[in-house]
Amino acid sequence: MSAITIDSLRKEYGDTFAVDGLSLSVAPGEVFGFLGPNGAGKSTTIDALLGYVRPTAGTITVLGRDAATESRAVREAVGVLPDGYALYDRLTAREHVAMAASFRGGDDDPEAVLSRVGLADAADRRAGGFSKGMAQRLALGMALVGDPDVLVFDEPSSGLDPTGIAALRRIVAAEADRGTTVFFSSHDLAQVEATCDRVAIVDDGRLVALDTVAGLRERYGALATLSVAADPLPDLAPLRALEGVASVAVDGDRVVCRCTSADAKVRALRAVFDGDCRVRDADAEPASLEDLFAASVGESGRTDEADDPAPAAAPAGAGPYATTATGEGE
Ligand SMILES: Nc1ncnc2c1ncn2[C@@H]1O[C@H](COP(=O)(O)OP(=O)(O)OP(=O)(O)O)[C@@H](O)[C@H]1O
Repeated sequence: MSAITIDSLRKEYGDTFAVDGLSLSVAPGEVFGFLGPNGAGKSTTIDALLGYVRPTAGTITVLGRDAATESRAVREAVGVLPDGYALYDRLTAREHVAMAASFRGGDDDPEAVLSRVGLADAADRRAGGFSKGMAQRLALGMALVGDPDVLVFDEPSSGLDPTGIAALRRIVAAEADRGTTVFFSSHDLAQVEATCDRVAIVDDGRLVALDTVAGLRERYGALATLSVAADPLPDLAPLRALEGVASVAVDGDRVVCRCTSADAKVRALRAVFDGDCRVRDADAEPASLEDLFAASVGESGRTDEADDPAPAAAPAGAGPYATTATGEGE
């Protein structure tokens, strides 16, 4: 049985299709990255997964429970780090963790949870005085309470400094090691590349790619970048004419070719050598997840830079498990 199954999910807001026929499943123990440009439908999908948003059509099952009709049970079973959570200003970090433990019926030691997220020294400080990154760390700690089998993180790196990002990576790796399913949306592609078994890329509410990062590289023709330092710089026109060379640009004293295959890389390098210039250095790098993201979103036919307004923030005092959702669930 899958840990999470999304089947033909659709969510309409008036004329807007926030999610438009999304289907995917996440295996138990899998670390699954859920990516897409702004307004692609990630938060709406996560809100539907937690039963905060009622789908227009389709279903989501989490650990065998229907997210729409059994949302309370789903929320109790899943550790959530929502986008747009609200903490209680007057409660301390320790009290927040204790509250999360009582919600889940767990007996976690608040000290241990807070030290895991790097907040041991702030255990008795009120959350109202926390910086954005400290609040994010606290919300992460609360999601981990009770060792849930499924963790759902919406933009978990938001507000975190490099130490916080490294801690988040370690936590995701440790959770994966103990068999937890981790489903997270993120714009931090380095984090996704470092931690995810598979990634789904959505655009305009639709799935445009679903694979491992290695699989995506294969799908997009081993997209790779060749960077050659040459003196003088070669004539760019013959490079641009080469088969499999998608783009050619100059960066300082280097010519940078984006290639769609290993063969194209070799052809481009040979063409530089054949030109009337001295090659001083050459580097080739596999496509980054950022390149693959751009390629998949480009392939899906998107032409604009999405700039949709974000949905309304959670109302103040809506509690630590409030999301940007509309509260349509049970
Ligand atoms: N409550 C709502 N009412 C109307 N439209 C909404 C609502 N919630 C989301 N939308 C719209 O649905 C689309 C998907 O929004 P969503 O927040 O799910 O995207 P996202 O992928 O999470 O974006 P981001 O990366 O910016 O957080 C957007 O066009 C958004 O404006």
